[in-house]
Amino acid sequence: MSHTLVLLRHGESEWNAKNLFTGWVDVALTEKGQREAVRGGELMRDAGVLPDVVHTSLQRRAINTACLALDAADRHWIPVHRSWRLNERHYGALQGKDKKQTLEEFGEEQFMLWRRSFDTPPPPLDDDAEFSQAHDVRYAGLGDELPRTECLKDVIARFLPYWESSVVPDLREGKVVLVAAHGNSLRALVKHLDGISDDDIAGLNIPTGMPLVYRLDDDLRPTVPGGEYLDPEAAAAAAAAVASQGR
Ligand SMILES: O=C(O)[C@@H](CO)OP(=O)(O)O
Repeated sequence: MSHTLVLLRHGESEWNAKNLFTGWVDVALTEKGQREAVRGGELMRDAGVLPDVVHTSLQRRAINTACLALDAADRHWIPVHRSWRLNERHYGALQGKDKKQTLEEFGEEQFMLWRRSFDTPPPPLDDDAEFSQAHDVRYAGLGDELPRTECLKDVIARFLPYWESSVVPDLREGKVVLVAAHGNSLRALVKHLDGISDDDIAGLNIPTGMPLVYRLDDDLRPTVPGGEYLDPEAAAAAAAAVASQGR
């Protein structure tokens, strides 16, 4: 039996458009991002990939992308589960900073270490800083688990328990599962699914609003490594654009 998992990064957000590090800051989709989400849903509908259940983060860009895409696919009625464990990587003190200015100030090596290294988090964000989530009511129950910064390794550590406890059981029941999340939380999942090394994951970028379909075997390993984008050409161009952000 094969299991179907669809990964969908949110459409372009206001801070994607402004080229700002975003992380846990809860920014909205742009109009272009809304259109990307609808197009993602149309691609799923046209390919006959129809989710039975959706898992999203607690951030509106992923929540609203899922709503728009599912509405376009006529699957707006399916059950939804949300967890902070699917949130974007917390970007620490970089949240709200301009990517180009950060690159110019700190140089290529440090910029890429913070953006794409496996285990080097940016400096932590003060609880009283403008873009902190320390006093955000939606995270009030997290206690010591509330991050002040994260690297990809940290994202994997907080994402995998949710994957095992909540997503895997849906897949095992034969449901088509949509995970509507973020660039770096989806990179964490793809690393896990495809067994990508700590070094090689630096080169993987996930485009906004492009459904990525994985067919998984009984051991939940991809039958096609890397999965398949429903619009591969557009996805490749958009992933290259993500890779070159800040330049
Ligand atoms: O700013 C962010 O939160 C992420 C995703 O938009 O950016 P990056 O691709 O640089 O990790």
